[in-house]
Amino acid sequence: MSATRDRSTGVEHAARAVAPGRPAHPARGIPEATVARLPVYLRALVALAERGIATCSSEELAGAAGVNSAKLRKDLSYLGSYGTRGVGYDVEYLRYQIAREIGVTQDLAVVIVGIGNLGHALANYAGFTSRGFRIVALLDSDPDRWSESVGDLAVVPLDRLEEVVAAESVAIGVIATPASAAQPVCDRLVAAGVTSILNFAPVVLSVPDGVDVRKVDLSIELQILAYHEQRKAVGA
Ligand SMILES: NC(=O)c1ccc[n+]([C@@H]2O[C@H](COP(=O)([O-])OP(=O)(O)OC[C@H]3O[C@@H](n4cnc5c(N)ncnc54)[C@H](O)[C@@H]3O)[C@@H](O)[C@H]2O)c1
Repeated sequence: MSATRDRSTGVEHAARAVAPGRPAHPARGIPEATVARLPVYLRALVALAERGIATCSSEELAGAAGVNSAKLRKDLSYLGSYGTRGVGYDVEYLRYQIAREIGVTQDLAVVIVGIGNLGHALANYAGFTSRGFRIVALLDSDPDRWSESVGDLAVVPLDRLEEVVAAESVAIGVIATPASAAQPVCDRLVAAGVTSILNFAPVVLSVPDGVDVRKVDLSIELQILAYHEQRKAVGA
């Protein structure tokens, strides 16, 4: 299964549906290169919808997606979507069409384990919902946390992990525990049937074949920026 750069969006999940070597839509003959661009169009459409834009021209959508408009029109024609002359594309409808094509019309269930500072921030982020993810449970091992809620969700004991994963068909587990707890939590998620892990803890996780792990480390991003800052200073 292909892993894309940032798996915090529905777009990424879409990309997983078109793993290399596996023709996504052989019967309908959509070229693989077009299929690979559909998640990019979807991300652009989500951004337009979030700005309250109801219709867009092919030029606007192409600009937002970073492709040329002729290629975009050709790609969308494979979906039978040609837009309306003088009006353009209906953002919501095109978004639905593309999401349906790449199989992300149903939200993926996500649990977050470790509801401290970071877990709270992630649980509070409304953007997951519009990108095809549904946070179904917030789990923590600390009894002091069990009286807390974030939005509509109460923080529940880690002991309920297996029950929640089974009941909600959880696909993705987000780990926001201290490093020392991350591997045992990961093992437990995997044993319960979770096949994708997003790990924020500063530790490399071991997982069996068939389980995808993505690690997020903001300090690495900062170090990359620091490198560029240093080069700017030398240049000046
Ligand atoms: N990747 C990044 O860029 C980034 C940024 C910030 C923090 N972090 C990491 O994220 C993690 C969380 O950071 P934080 O600031 O939120 O810490 P925190 O101490 O505020 O929260 C950690 C939470 O995990 C819970 N916990 C501990 N053991 C657990 C277990 N076995 N099962 C379930 N819950 C458990 C604690 O009760 C606590 O609520 C840390 O590992 C930190 O290093 C990563």
